[in-house]
Amino acid sequence: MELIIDRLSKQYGSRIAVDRVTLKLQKGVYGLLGANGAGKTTLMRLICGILKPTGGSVSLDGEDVSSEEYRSRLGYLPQDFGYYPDFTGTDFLLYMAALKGLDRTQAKRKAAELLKLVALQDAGKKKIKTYSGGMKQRLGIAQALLGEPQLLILDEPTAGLDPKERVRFRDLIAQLGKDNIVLLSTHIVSDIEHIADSILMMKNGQLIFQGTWDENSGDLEQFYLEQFEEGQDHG
Ligand SMILES: Nc1ncnc2c1ncn2[C@@H]1O[C@H](COP(=O)(O)OP(=O)(O)OP(=O)(O)O)[C@@H](O)[C@H]1O
Repeated sequence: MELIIDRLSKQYGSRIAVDRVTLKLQKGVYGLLGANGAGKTTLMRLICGILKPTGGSVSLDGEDVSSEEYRSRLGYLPQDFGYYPDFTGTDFLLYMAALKGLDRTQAKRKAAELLKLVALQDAGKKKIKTYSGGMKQRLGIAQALLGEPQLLILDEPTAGLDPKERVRFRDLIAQLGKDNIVLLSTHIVSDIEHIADSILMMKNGQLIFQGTWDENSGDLEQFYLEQFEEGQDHG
């Protein structure tokens, strides 16, 4: 399985949000780091086919991002997830499953399974408006997993998770990364340095580092800070 991103660009007026990003991703967990405004969300939206690029292309095993096949293999957790406060967690997952085209019986089984996976089985019948931030985030992760996506795009998935939830999340991502491509963004180094097999770093729309990071590579936080020392990104 291979996701190929080729000279992908997105321009808003005179601002280049994503600037000729070229990447090849195989199975594994990729941590996308960058300051606010670096272009992480724009890049992820391009990979999800929500935004049309100004230039370049995205394909998964030769299927273009605009194809039905590509969409059916994709799971996405957006940064600002629009929840339905009066829905219960279960209803929400059933609704999202219907949008993804799962049949009702399949959806019911899958919803229960996913609620358990993100430790929300006891909250499935409660309305989302009663959920904590971390619970909402876990529900967001569950909906991204509907339909068993092989390409999982998670925009700041650890936002709002408490330390215990982070550990659980880390285990879940490690598990998913064994058979799938998982790309997750954050601006916090500690969120990903122990989860990601590979680090991607963005600055001003460009990819400024890609590769593995281990104990021998030095301090990732230090390296990250150095990259942003000569002037911040404009938000
Ligand atoms: N719809 C838009 N119209 C104009 N400019 C935009 C639009 N969306 C993003 N931008 C600009 O593109 C750049 C990249 O934004 P993007 O949201 O991708 O960054 P980010 O790394 O995800 O930051 P954050 O962590 O704050 O979400 C920013 O300068 C932003 O102002």
